[in-house]
Amino acid sequence: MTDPREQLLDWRSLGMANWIASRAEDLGFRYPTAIQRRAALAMMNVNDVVISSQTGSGKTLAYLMPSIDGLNYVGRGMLQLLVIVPTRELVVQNSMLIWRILGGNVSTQRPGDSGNIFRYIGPRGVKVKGAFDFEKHVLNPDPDLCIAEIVVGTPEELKDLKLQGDLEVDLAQFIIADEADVLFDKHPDAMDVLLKPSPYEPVMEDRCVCLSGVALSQEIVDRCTSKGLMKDPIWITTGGGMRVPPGITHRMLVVKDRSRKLIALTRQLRKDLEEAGEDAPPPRTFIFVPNSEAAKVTAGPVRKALWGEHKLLMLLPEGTEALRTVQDFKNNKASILVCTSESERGLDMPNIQHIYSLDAPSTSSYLHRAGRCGRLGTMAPGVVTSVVSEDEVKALKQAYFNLEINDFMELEELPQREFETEEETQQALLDDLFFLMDTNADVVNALEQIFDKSADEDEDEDEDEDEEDISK
Ligand SMILES: Nc1ncnc2c1ncn2[C@@H]1O[C@H](COP(=O)(O)OP(=O)(O)OP(=O)(O)O)[C@@H](O)[C@H]1O
Repeated sequence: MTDPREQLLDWRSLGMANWIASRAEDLGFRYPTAIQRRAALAMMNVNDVVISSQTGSGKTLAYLMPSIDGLNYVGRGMLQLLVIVPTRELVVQNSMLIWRILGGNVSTQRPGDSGNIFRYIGPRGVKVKGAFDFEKHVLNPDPDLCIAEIVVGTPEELKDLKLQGDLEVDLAQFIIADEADVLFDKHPDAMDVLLKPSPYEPVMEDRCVCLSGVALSQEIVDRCTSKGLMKDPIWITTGGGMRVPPGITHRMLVVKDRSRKLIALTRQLRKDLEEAGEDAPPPRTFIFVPNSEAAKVTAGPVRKALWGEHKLLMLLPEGTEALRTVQDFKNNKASILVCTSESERGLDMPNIQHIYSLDAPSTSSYLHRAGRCGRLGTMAPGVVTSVVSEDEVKALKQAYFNLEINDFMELEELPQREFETEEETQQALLDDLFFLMDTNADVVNALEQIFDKSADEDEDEDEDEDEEDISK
């Protein structure tokens, strides 16, 4: 029997239904965290809410638990909960979590797995739909979309669906904007359309709008309130939104020029993987690169530097493969994920130990990338390594300064490995030769072109500004 004192702390103590509290417990979310308690209390009292807290602190359940608990399970067949997220990977991740809360079979095939559907006692048949692809979801909308109770989608697709009459956003009782800063920054018009007050008075009496993100600004909230998109929201913040999770090791690996980055990365990666120990499972790792082209040229040499159980996947912003890649990586089918900045927000992967960046990330990018490790419930806080050329050091140090990271290690490019026998040395030299032939021919050139192009663009912009200045 549960200790009655524990009940004072669990989801039921917040007034949530027994079925959803039991479900959260079965899925491993035994007690609500501080932001989850506060968000639940505010949202269950029909307040508009702003949740602003550190990466990995549990914001998703903070808005999902009270909104799923608050759905009307009698009057079915219409939209009640709309979740807006910036990327399709997050559409899938969010939909899967909602599906699991609503009983989806999540057996991990471990004995005694309590997340199994057979223990589920909540409402059945609730429809959860995702909308993130213009051709697939807007041009040919699923007929069930207009009767789904829960829809998760990206802003532009949801806006089009609303405007063409395929999604009754005006009926939604809960509207959530996750990663709200990027949603309002990149899709302001779509957000205005989606959060516009409903013409139906009973809906507006009970409507709850929730903005969630890391370090949300007052400016976004003022914009929403002045346009009537939300009213007098309650702020739920935990200290240090603009700080990376504690305990993470930060490393700066400086190379002479940009063409050395890949070699430096592969050598450092190999050393880090070796240090993890042969008997331990391969450390779960993210490698961030600036764009898809860079991801493609990076993946080859990194694959070559791997051995045994280490496997690599690539997550590109385009193509439908991405969704499978996210699931495969989540399910541990590979230990290394090469991805672009588009994937730096929100992806919740268990036990990430290493993050590498092949560029000098901006403050916001650094914050979100580092936030892929050190998440709630992980054992080891993780290591974040930025591979930068000498001319990028200043930008990286600025990001450290903005995020109050005072303690960071400076690494140098590792020399080629030393071998015990002549044979091994010969083989390693040959390997490096082949590696350099491959990489010099296309990889390094391509990387240089990509990095130089972006540097040229920056310079062009500077020049344009100079010209403007002169003309002034
Ligand atoms: N009450 C809880 N008990 C145990 N684990 C939890 C609880 N709430 C959330 N978690 C776990 O914490 C991790 C981080 O949660 P979540 O993805 O919601 O963080 P977040 O604040 O949205 O992060 P980000 O800003 O990076 O998107 C997840 O793996 C989630 O399963």
